Amino acid sequence: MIKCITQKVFAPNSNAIIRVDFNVPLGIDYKILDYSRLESAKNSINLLLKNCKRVLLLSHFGRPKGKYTKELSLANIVSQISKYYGVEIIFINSLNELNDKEGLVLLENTRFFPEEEKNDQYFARTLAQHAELYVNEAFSCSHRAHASLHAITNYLESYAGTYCFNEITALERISLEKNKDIIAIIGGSKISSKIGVLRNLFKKVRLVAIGGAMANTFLKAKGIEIGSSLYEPESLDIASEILSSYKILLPIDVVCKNNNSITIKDIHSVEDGDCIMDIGPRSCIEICSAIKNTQSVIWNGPMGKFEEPEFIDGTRLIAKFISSLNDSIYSVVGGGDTLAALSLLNIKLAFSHVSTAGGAFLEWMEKGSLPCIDMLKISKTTKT
Ligand SMILES: Nc1ncnc2c1ncn2[C@@H]1O[C@H](COP(=O)(O)OP(=O)(O)OP(=O)(O)O)[C@@H](O)[C@H]1O
Ligand SMILES: O=C(O)[C@H](O)COP(=O)(O)O
Repeated sequence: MIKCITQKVFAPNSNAIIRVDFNVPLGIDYKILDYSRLESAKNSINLLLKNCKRVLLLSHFGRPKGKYTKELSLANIVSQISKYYGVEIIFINSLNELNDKEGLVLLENTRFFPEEEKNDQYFARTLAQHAELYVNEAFSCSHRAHASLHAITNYLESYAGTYCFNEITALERISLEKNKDIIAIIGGSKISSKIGVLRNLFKKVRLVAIGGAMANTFLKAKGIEIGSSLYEPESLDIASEILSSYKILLPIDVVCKNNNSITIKDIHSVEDGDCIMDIGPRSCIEICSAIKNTQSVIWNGPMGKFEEPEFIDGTRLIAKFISSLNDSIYSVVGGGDTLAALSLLNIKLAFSHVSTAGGAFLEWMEKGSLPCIDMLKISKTTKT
């Protein structure tokens, strides 16, 4: 059984390690655009700070492939994180700088260390030597068997953070094995990283509605003109295969940008030079009609290029509609950019559960668990 950190009886002067996900969307001058992931780790960090001498924060940022990359350094955002939590954070580049530091300490991007993504046991043990307990508050990365999430649990008493624990409970409730009356709405742009999971998802839900740049690949695979819209050529074959096997809802109208003009077009009227930037109003109505008749909805990925205000309407309409049904359907919404889009909308919305995870959320939907969550089940706390 997974234990939540709230169940821990702390020994005096303990040192803790907490794996968080500070892989947050950034704007100009490294400005953090969405604080949801920071907010989700707040309770666990405060609990640890109250009970431990030192709390070492571990996080990755971006995909530096084991090499120092200035733009992906956590040093760029540490002062914003510190301000948000209202606590001083000591930033260290390597564990050699840890010495006997106390309070809240943040180690540089774990993915600058090549051992991290190799799930290297020696690296994990070295990290573990600096604490007596470990907390996973990074559900959104728990599909990655990396040293700071996976191997480390072999060496420390391990717990789920409070938010991570709530994520697990909420997603277990929507377990696809038991309840098939689910509609999945999938958008965003990370086609290649999501399409494998999607392939399995199709078998487990009643209907999948696709928007965002993700839809463009499917439209293209169907032979529909998408002009110069973003799509993924290497995913065309798998898109065709899915289209021949499963029923999916694709946009019937879209918002196109062509030079400086923005036009809503029927999907069959998109021309050379048009760039599909959002789903259109008729597509939104079609998705909403489908949602109205279901028990559960899962949503990952914005419906359009929401960062440009002209293309946030599809995401807004879907969000407002799901939120309006909050008393009658079970809704789980997840994804880094999805949450960033929702916070840009600046309206009060209600969902059954908001997950800070994107890829991890989809992988959970596919497999019913995640490798690093499974490690919490067999960690030292439950062995003894
Ligand atoms: N039609 C489109 N054209 C170009 N970009 C698009 C379009 N629709 C969506 N996007 C972009 O997709 C990005 C979000 O995709 P992504 O797959 O990262 O979603 P996500 O919800 O963050 O999931 P994850 O948490 O897995 O990252 C946004 O930057 C958005 O601008
Ligand atoms: O943003 C995410 O989904 C998580 O931080 C995981 O990042 P990754 O896809 O680079 O592993």
